[in-house]
Amino acid sequence: MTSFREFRGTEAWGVEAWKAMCRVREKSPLIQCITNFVSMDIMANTLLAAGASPAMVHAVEEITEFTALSNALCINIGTLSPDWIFSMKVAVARANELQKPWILDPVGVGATTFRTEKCIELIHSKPTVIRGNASEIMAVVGASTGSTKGVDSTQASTDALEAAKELARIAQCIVAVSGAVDLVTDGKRVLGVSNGVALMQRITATGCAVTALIAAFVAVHPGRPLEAAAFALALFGLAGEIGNEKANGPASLRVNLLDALHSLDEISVTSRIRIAQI
Ligand SMILES: Nc1ncnc2c1ncn2[C@@H]1O[C@H](COP(=O)(O)OP(=O)(O)OP(=O)(O)O)[C@@H](O)[C@H]1O
Ligand SMILES: Cc1ncsc1CCO
Repeated sequence: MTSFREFRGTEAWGVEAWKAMCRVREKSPLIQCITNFVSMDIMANTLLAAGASPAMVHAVEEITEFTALSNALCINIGTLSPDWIFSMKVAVARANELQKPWILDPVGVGATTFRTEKCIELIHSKPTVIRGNASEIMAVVGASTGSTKGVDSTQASTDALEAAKELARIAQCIVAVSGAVDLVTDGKRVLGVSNGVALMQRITATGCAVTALIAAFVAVHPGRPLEAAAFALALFGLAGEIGNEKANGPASLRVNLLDALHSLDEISVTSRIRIAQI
């Protein structure tokens, strides 16, 4: 097993990540997001900066038509309420009926019974990818009940590796854990991504934003959700690194990260992406 401290990527992954980025820009997938109020702005701007097309559509009256138009669906339980849960379930059923990928962000799961129950119900409808921080992923599998502190993680992503693999096997989906090292697994294979800067945690909803970016990458890479999720995490992390070169704190990092994501070029991506099979 690769030691996390010795973590190094290979140029081959960088080349693949660049091709994936080009594909998102070329196809501009339409991503329907049913997400929390806090994340709507950064999520939509992240998708636009990457070349995808966002739509925050949650009224149940529109879902049957709109989910059919979308290339992928992003579901986020951050500011949950019963009527939104109903919309989420209708959208997920429609996405499954039309065999469109859907991605779940289990924000704050484990913090309350309502949130946990609704999250588990959604997972029963077979998401393509679940992306959470370490506490969230551990809470979902019950590996660490009570360790979720609001919506932020109290655990390192590496602590959640076994929980992520177990969840991927039980839910038969890809599980991504964000953190200093992002981990992506199908229950057997594990990809690690070490791009990013710690200051990204001090901007609200960067995790939500990268989940939507995963949806965009999965949408244009059918049959390759494991790699697509790793590419999205790596490119978002790289945009954070490049943005951080000009930033003075979280507010300017937010702006510079979006600028960097929009301007990612072949040389930076092929030389600076750090993905490795673990
Ligand atoms: N210590 C770190 N070093 C580098 N990158 C990090 C670090 N922690 C988080 N990140 C990056 O920040 C982004 C958000 O991940 P994080 O785990 O903070 O999500 P989250 O807790 O779900 O966030 P939110 O709930 O605010 O949306 C990811 O791209 C992740 O790779
Ligand atoms: C702060 C916050 N509260 C509910 S959702 C959210 C955005 C980060 O997940």
